[in-house]
Amino acid sequence: MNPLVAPEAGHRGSRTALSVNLNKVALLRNTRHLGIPSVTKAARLVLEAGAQGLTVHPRPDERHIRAQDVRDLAELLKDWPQVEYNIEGNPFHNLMDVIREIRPHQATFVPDSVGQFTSDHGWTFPADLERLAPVVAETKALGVRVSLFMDPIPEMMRAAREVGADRVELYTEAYASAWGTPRQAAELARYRAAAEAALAAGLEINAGHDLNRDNLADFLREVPGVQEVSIGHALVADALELGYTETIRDYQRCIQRAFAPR
Ligand SMILES: CC(=O)[C@@H](O)[C@H](O)COP(=O)(O)O
Ligand SMILES: NCC(=O)COP(=O)(O)O
Repeated sequence: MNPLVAPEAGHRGSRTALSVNLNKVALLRNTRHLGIPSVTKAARLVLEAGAQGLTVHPRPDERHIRAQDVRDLAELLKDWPQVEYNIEGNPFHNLMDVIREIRPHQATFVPDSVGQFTSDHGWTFPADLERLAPVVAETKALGVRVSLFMDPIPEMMRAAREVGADRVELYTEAYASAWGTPRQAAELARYRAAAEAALAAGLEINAGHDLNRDNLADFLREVPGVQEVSIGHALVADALELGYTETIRDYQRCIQRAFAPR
């Protein structure tokens, strides 16, 4: 796939790209042998509704996204050359084989254990530096952008850049669980500081985990330079009630609201 760049996304006054994570569509599909709901049909619907990217996290246990889904989506995206394909996972488990075969636009490295319930932490430096360097270099040599899943710790950002990453994905669970509580402002300040440190280190910024229609605009308003948000769990839950088209439009309205003058 050709590297894809959204040159203006994520800077003040312009838009952040929405990448839809399809894990939970596959999770429901996998509870029967009927092929419904279809992951590729969901992909087509969210793209027709205006999503700018697709994200999948093919875990080693294939509890949701399977190897064949990753291939099917790559095939589908041949008809959508402007759409970014983001594949997440642990490069020390199954991810590198997937990246070598598919060569998506972006690989997001996540330090999950095999069988982990869901992602719950980012990489740690200097501990992870030595082992990450060769897989980052190999991935970039394949023409795939590398993003590292990171907790919002400003001191970690320079090392993320030194290891060769192009981007960091800020793990947003701590913000999401603080949203609407007295802790919200302090959490946002933490993410803002991490984003500023990432930008100063020459990194681009993605964000994700437990983002939703309530908490998204506040995050993007306060945290500078977010190029892309990947959203799955809440978005697919919303789609069960609203349908994919209305759901994607509503998330795009949240993003627009974040960048609108107050
Ligand atoms: C890296 C990240 O935050 C997401 O990929 C999240 O881990 C979703 O994975 P599950 O859908 O398996 O919970
Ligand atoms: N990288 C985060 C992601 O893809 C989706 O996370 P979630 O919205 O399912 O929590």
